[in-house]
Amino acid sequence: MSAPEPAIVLDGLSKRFRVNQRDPGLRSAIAALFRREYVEVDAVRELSFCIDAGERVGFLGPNGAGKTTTLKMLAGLLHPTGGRAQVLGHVPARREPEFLRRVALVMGQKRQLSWDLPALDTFELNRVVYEVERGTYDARLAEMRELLDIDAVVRKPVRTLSLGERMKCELVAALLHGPEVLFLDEPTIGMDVAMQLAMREFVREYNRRHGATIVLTSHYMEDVAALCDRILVIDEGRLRFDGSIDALVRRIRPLRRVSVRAAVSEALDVLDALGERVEAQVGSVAYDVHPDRVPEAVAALLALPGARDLRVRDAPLEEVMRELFSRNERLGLDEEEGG
Ligand SMILES: Nc1ncnc2c1ncn2[C@@H]1O[C@H](COP(=O)(O)OP(=O)(O)OP(=O)(O)O)[C@@H](O)[C@H]1O
Repeated sequence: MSAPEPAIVLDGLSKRFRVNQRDPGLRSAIAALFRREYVEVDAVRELSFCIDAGERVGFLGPNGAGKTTTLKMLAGLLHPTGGRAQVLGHVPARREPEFLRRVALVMGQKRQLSWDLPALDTFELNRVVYEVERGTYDARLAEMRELLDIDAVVRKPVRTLSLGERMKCELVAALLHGPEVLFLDEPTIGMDVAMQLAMREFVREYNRRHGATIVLTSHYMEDVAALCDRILVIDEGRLRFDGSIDALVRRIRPLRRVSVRAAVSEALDVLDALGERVEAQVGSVAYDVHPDRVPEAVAALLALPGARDLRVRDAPLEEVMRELFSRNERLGLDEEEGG
């Protein structure tokens, strides 16, 4: 039996924007009426990868890397200028009704709910637009109201809701038609920690219950670390890494950080032979050590007077990302390049 087609396929997908450019000022405004000057921005450059049905994938990259542009092309809001995309067997830019019924794009910065109406009214409108059968709609709505704890919220005008409450309702509005592919662009932006956790939990549960494919962008690394088994890192429109967070961390920062709180007064020479000292204060010390030497380092640090709170951890994802962007390598793409 042949393997099932991946849910999402990108093959050399590219987007070039043509931007009208002029200097500030009236003189330049008048000149621009007669002679327009354009610059071309390559927002997305020949992206190629596949995502299987049911995967949870994080899309990471610095500001302006091309994440939103890629999601918009995959959701059919922007036409590619090169290459091709396929989502659930559809070409997104054609925006076939069947395609629109099977995907959803939620953008933390944009809203689809009507400001002056209760969210429930927009939900009902979406039910009609997407032709969702009443029984299915009622069941889905009940499930989401319970998971997101929004019973009291859905009857109030949207303008009176907090940002987090509104985002929960945005998510419900986007999911009532039961999309199989969910694109989430910064879904937790501006939320407090409790709300972020609730949102993550909900997305994970939606993926688990319905086997939906999730593609997420977020500047909060914890969102990505908590939700995504696989990350795609893009920078200046190009794919730089495709793999697990663990694999990325091991490639960029192979050493493990071992730290302890202790009375660190005597000479640290013996400890310094273990690895690189990255922190030494009056009450604590930390070393980056090779994984093979972790047991030795743990024993040595625990032997310090008053040792407590020993920790062994990988470098934080933020640090790893910073280091990745300061290098100019393509990582975790060997198979693709070889094949
Ligand atoms: N409509 C547009 N017209 C012209 N240029 C655009 C347009 N949309 C995006 N760009 C440019 O394309 C590049 C990629 O932008 P995009 O919004 O995809 O990045 P991003 O990775 O989502 O960034 P962020 O993390 O800041 O949201 C940027 O240089 C941006 O200025």
